[in-house]
Amino acid sequence: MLEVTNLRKVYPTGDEALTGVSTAIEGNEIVAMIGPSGAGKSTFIRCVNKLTEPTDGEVSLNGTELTALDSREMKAARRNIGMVFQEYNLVERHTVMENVLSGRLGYVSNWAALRRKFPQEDVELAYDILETVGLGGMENKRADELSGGQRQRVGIARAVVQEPTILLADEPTSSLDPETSHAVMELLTEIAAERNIPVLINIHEVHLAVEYADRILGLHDGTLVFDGPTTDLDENAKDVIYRGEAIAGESSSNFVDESDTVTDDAERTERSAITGD
Ligand SMILES: Nc1ncnc2c1ncn2[C@@H]1O[C@H](COP(=O)(O)OP(=O)(O)OP(=O)(O)O)[C@@H](O)[C@H]1O
Repeated sequence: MLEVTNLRKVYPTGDEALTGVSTAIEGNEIVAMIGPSGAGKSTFIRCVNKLTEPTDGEVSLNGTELTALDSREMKAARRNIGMVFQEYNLVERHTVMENVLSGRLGYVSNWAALRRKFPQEDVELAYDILETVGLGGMENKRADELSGGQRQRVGIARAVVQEPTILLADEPTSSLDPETSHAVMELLTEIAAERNIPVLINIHEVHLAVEYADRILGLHDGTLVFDGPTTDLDENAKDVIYRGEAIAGESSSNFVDESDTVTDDAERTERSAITGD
């Protein structure tokens, strides 16, 4: 289970990208994080796996507090977090197999990693996963010979070969055409069910979120304003997420009360006084 408590991020520029977000993700649910451009969706995912250092708050994965780990411990913990990126992040001149096996780098010794030597069972696992993502037989193709959809499948295979306990996908369909976007969302859904892991997907196409997600997290200006089942994402909820205001008089139990999640300034000042930060 991923547990996020009062996650806050202020960039050195002074931009407060997350104001204190709390949520939990577990089981094999597909959770879509939606919100307008600049709402903090990417920052949230990057703070969860500490590609970006959070300013405040806690992130725990299966009981391990990631926010308390040093960089060496975090490197080991990252094996549990599969990442799928918008721009795939493949090594273009490497083969499909080399790209997928790079997902196992965290499991082999530095010596083996340097020489890209992987145990036979890792290679077999990679073959199996390539079949699952529909790329069986393409292991020797170079990444730069693939279509966008195929590249994203390699990106997903690389994340899955890690045998993660959660998948995080940051705008995985943004660079893809509509048909391929559906195929990628279907694939992520199948992986969650087959491997029994949750998947958190940042996505700006609301119709894809509605079609594939079990649950929606709605961010507005760095604040989590909606957390509920996809079936509850009505026009009013969309207004709150995208415009920051509800239709007059309307409310919902899924609207998140800011006072529950945001550490207020007084409390923060008090804590700083105690910790000396
Ligand atoms: N490296 C950075 N340095 C300073 N400010 C940043 C940085 N990255 C993001 N921001 C700011 O933080 C806020 C949230 O950005 P973020 O990229 O997380 O939003 P987003 O919801 O993912 O947007 P989009 O849908 O456009 O990708 C924005 O105001 C953005 O300008």
